[in-house]
Amino acid sequence: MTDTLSSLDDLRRALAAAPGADAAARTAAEDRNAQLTKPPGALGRLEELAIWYAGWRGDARPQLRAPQALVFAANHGVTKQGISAFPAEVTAQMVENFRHNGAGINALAGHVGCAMSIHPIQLDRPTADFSEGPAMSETELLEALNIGWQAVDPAADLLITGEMGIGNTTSAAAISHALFGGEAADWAGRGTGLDDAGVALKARVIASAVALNAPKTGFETLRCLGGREVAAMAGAIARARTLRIPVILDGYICSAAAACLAAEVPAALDHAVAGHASAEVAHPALLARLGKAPLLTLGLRLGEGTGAAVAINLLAAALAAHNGMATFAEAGVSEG
Ligand SMILES: Cc1cc2ncn([C@H]3O[C@H](COP(=O)(O)O)[C@@H](O)[C@H]3O)c2cc1C
Ligand SMILES: O=C(O)c1cccnc1
Repeated sequence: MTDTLSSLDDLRRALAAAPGADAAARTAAEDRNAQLTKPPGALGRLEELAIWYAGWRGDARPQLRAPQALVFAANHGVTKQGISAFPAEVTAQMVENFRHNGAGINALAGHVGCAMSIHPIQLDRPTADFSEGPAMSETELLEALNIGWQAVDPAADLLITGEMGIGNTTSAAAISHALFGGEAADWAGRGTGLDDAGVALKARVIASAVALNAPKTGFETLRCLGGREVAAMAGAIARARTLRIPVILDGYICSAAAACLAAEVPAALDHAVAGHASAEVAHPALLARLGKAPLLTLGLRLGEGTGAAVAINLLAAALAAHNGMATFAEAGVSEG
């Protein structure tokens, strides 16, 4: 697989040609799961999670040894419309905080032994205000996609992607509205803490941005309404798909990035599960459009990859049960 995407067509082709999960490993994991000392299905979604992971790892009893967290940061021209409760300077300030290990994702990725790296992307060059025209040129989009594409460690056995970018819940909402329709207000949430008047303004900005840009494809939606960190997340999730690295999706922004891939190639997210439903009001609806049921609903509204990092605990638990439990035969327990 190429290390650099030379065009959007290149990415589309790579996604369309990406291998699926290993059917034999998946079947072997299902067989093992059926023999474990519990009533069938008694570990609920933990069973599903272990089998999903086994299929994508190509191993009926996989270990989780090398999870990777990628956090991308960028600035958004649309912040000048007053759509965030925080000023755009916070993006760069938080990048310093990530570097000093002080952010939520540092603590939560560290807790599960997940390697984390921070990738600021041209913080001094915000994308264009998408309420006035496309956020990025095709060249800028491709650059950002490549940053994500190249950041994935081919030796990782799990990927989570996170972001930092003041204004990016407006980008996520605009992407969702463009891809899935409805009213702009259905997709606009409080983000970092807007009041009702702030959310109403945000919905108006989203409505006019989508009407003005009117993107017709997933990649056009990402180019017109995304941001550099949103595109980098999409690039990383896509690369993981081509490398068969399983992904746990994070919140609203991560899911919107992923949705742009699925709009291009429906199987693009087959390797991904939804870590959580965030408190951002439209995140559950977005996940439903993607056909993903969230593992957790904890009221998180931080982004950065934090919800996905918390969900790694569930994957670890699922694998502990799957790999560690005795079978009926081993334990001499009668099957029903
Ligand atoms: C201190 C701080 C740390 C954060 N970490 C993630 N976000 C989250 O909030 C931002 C999106 O919300 P909005 O669209 O309302 O600006 C993103 O940067 C997201 O990652 C943060 C926000 C703040 C203020
Ligand atoms: O859903 C998210 O990831 C989210 C929600 C609010 C603010 N930042 C991120």
